[in-house]
Amino acid sequence: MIEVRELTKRHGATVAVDGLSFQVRPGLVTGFLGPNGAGKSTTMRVLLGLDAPTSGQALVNGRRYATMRHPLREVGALLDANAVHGGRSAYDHLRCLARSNGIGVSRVADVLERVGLAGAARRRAGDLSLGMRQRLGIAAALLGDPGVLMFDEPVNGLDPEGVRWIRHLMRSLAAEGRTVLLSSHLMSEMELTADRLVIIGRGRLVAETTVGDLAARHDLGVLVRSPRAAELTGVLEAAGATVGTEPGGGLVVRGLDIAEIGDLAAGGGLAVHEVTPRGVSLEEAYMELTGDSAEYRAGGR
Ligand SMILES: Nc1ncnc2c1ncn2[C@@H]1O[C@H](COP(=O)(O)OP(=O)(O)OP(=O)(O)O)[C@@H](O)[C@H]1O
Repeated sequence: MIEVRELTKRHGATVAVDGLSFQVRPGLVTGFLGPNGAGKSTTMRVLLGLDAPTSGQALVNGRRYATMRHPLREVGALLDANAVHGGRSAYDHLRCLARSNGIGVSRVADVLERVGLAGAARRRAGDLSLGMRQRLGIAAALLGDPGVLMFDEPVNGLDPEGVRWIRHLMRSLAAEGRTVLLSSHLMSEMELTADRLVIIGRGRLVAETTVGDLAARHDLGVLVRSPRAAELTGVLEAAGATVGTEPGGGLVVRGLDIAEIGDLAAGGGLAVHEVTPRGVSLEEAYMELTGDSAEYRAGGR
């Protein structure tokens, strides 16, 4: 369990995190989403005792990181995959970590196996590809078999196979009952991976929701094409729909489902050439929620 309560972190004049409160529960993958500069890394750094809060609290299992006797056994994290000693082998890197944290060295082989690095255990960390360094960082996070895990943008720079692997790993860690907090600035990554979403912008909470709820709240309607669009619009509006048009000339119908639209068109003897659910673009929903809080935006807005 992770609890952030009224957390504020200032760096001089910059307010990186601004009165932020949220909880992350076990057994689920929670996506921590926000545009660049929203305060995700800072929040994680405070949770991990790397930054001190200006005010408020950031607790793991009800405690501050600094007060834990064996932190790696409670919380594992990957913040920066490059934060390894390049000259050491993957195995030695993990062995040193295990030793200095009172963790049995037998765990090293277990975690290397779990992240698919058993075959590269003797290679110098500095010679590993980015994807392999990410895996090594994740192995380090798993070393103490912690119940709470945090990963800061773990798929950055990974190829599609690596992205799929991370997604699968996150889900299996949550299925084991662990608390998994996964940060990203891309909604597309979260759609398939996260159960819950904590969305922040400019250091503040924008939404605490589930992927399903966000989708339901941002229903984009049904795209309808008809050679008799004007008449069909009248029929649909009379039935209570809201009808707009999209740039290609199609109608965007909200408030009626596909079957109702088809029945109404048939009832009015109006031909229909296309009826397509526009689906829900979570990316658009997310952009709408965080639009005002993006630190930089193309076009200088
Ligand atoms: N050590 C620091 N000194 C000064 N400002 C900082 C420091 N660390 C972070 N900031 C600022 O605090 C804000 C939040 O940064 P943070 O890295 O937490 O955001 P983020 O959501 O993780 O963004 P990104 O996705 O770009 O990593 C930014 O404006 C950043 O420039």
